[in-house]
Amino acid sequence: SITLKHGAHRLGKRTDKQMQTWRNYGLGQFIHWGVYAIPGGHWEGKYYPGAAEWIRSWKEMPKEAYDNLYKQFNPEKFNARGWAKQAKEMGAKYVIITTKHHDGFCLWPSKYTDYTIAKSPYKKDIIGQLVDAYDAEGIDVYLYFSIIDWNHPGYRSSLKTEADRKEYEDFKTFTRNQLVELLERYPSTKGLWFDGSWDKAWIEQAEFADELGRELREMIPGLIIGSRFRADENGNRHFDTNGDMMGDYEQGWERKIPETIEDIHGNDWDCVMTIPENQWGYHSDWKGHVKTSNELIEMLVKSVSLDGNFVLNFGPDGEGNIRPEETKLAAEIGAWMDVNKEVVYGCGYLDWKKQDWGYYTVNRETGKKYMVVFNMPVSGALRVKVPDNTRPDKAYLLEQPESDITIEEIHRNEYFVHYKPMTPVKKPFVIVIETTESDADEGHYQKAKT
Ligand SMILES: Cc1ccc([C@@H]2N[C@@H](C)[C@@H](O)[C@H]2O)cc1
Repeated sequence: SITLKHGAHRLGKRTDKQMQTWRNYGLGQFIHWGVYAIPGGHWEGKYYPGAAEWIRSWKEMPKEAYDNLYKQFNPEKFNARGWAKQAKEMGAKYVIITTKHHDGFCLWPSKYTDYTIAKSPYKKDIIGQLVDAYDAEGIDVYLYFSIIDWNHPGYRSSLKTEADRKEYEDFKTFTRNQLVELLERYPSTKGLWFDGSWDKAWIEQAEFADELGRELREMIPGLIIGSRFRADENGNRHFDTNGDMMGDYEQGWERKIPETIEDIHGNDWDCVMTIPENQWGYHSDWKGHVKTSNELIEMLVKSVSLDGNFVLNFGPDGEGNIRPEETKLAAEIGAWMDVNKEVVYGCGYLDWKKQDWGYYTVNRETGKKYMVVFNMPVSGALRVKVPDNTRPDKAYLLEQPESDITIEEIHRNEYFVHYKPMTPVKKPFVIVIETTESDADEGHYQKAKT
C-alpha cells in the first residue's frame, strides 16, 4: 500500500462503545423533510417523474418559484413528539434527519444564511424539536447534511476558473460553519450522515474535508461519520487508494442490500431504503411498486443477517403529516418487531450456509441463534447445514418456547428442521435453534466417489 495523508485513518472496525451501540441498532428511521414537500412532486398541474426532493432540478420548475416556496412553509400539523412516538412503536433505535438537503434550505435557524426555517412563516426550529422528541423516546439522533447546496452563491460542482476557486473558499467556510453550528446546537447528536459529496469540486478538497472531519470528531467524542463524507488526495471516495474504507461504516448501500457476507468486506454498513422505488421527499402521487411490510421486514432481517443496519425512509408532507401509507407500514413493522425484535437488536451474521427458507441471525452477546423464515418449503422441512463440530439439539418457535420442533439428521452436518404451521403463514416467523459444540465424530456418512 502507498502512504496517504488523507486516506483511511483507521483500519478495521471501530471497537468503542458508541460504535458497538451503532452496530447493534438493527433498525433505523430516515426522515426527508423540507420545502420540496410543498410541491410534493407536482408543479402547476404537471407530474414530476423524478425523486420529489430533486424537483428544483426539473426543467419545468422555475428556480425562482422553488426558491420562494419557503415563504409558504408553515407545517401546522407538525408534531415532533408524534413522529418520535411512531418511530418508537415501529422499533427504530436511531433516526437520521435531513437538516439541509441539496436545495440548501435549513430546517434549523442557521446564522450563516437567511434560507432557513427562521425566515419561513413557521419560524420555529424544526431540528431542535425533532432532536428533543427523539431523545425523549430514547432514539439516537443522527443528522443528515448535504454538501451540495444549490442555494449558496459559492457552491460549485466543479472548479473551472480562479473565480470559481475563490467563491468556493467561501462555500467551504460556510459548510464548516454550519456543521460546527449543528454540533454546538445539538450536542446529543451521535453522528453525521453526509450526502451530495460526489462533486469534483468537493472531491478536490481532501485536506480540507479531512481536517473538518477531525474537528467535528473532536467536538463530540465518538461521533460517527460514514464513508460518503470525503475523498482521499487521489480523489478516491468511500475506499482510499489502498482500498481501505474512509469513515466508520460503509454508506454505499442506498436502495440496495449486499447479497453475501463477502460483499461487505468486513466493514460496518447501513442500507438506506425508500418505500416506493425512489422517493425520499414527499411525493403526493407515488408511482410503481410500493413495498409491503413483509418485503421491508425481509430487507431488515437480510441486512441484520449480513452485519448491517436497515434505515427506512419517511417523507412527511408539506403540512407536517406522516402520510397514511407510511403510518400503516410503521405499525405493521412495529407489530412484527413487538414479537420478534430479539432477532434484530444486537444481532448479526451467523457463519452457517444461507438456505432458501430465509436468514440466520445470531445475538452477538448471547450466541442465541435464530432462523427467520420467509419462504416455507412445501415439504415443511427446513434444511440446516452446520459447521463441523456443531450439533443442533433443540428447535422451538420463538413465539412458543414450549413448542418442540423435530430435528432430523439427514447427512453429515446436515439436518431437516421439520415444521408445518397449523395455520397459513402470513408473516415471517422465527425458530430458535440451540446447538452443542461437539468433537468431530466421524459418523457413518460416506463421501461419494465422482
Ligand atoms: C442520483 C442521486 C443523488 C442524490 C440522492 C439523494 N440520496 C438520498 C439519501 C436522498 O437524499 C436523495 O435525494 C439520490 C440519488
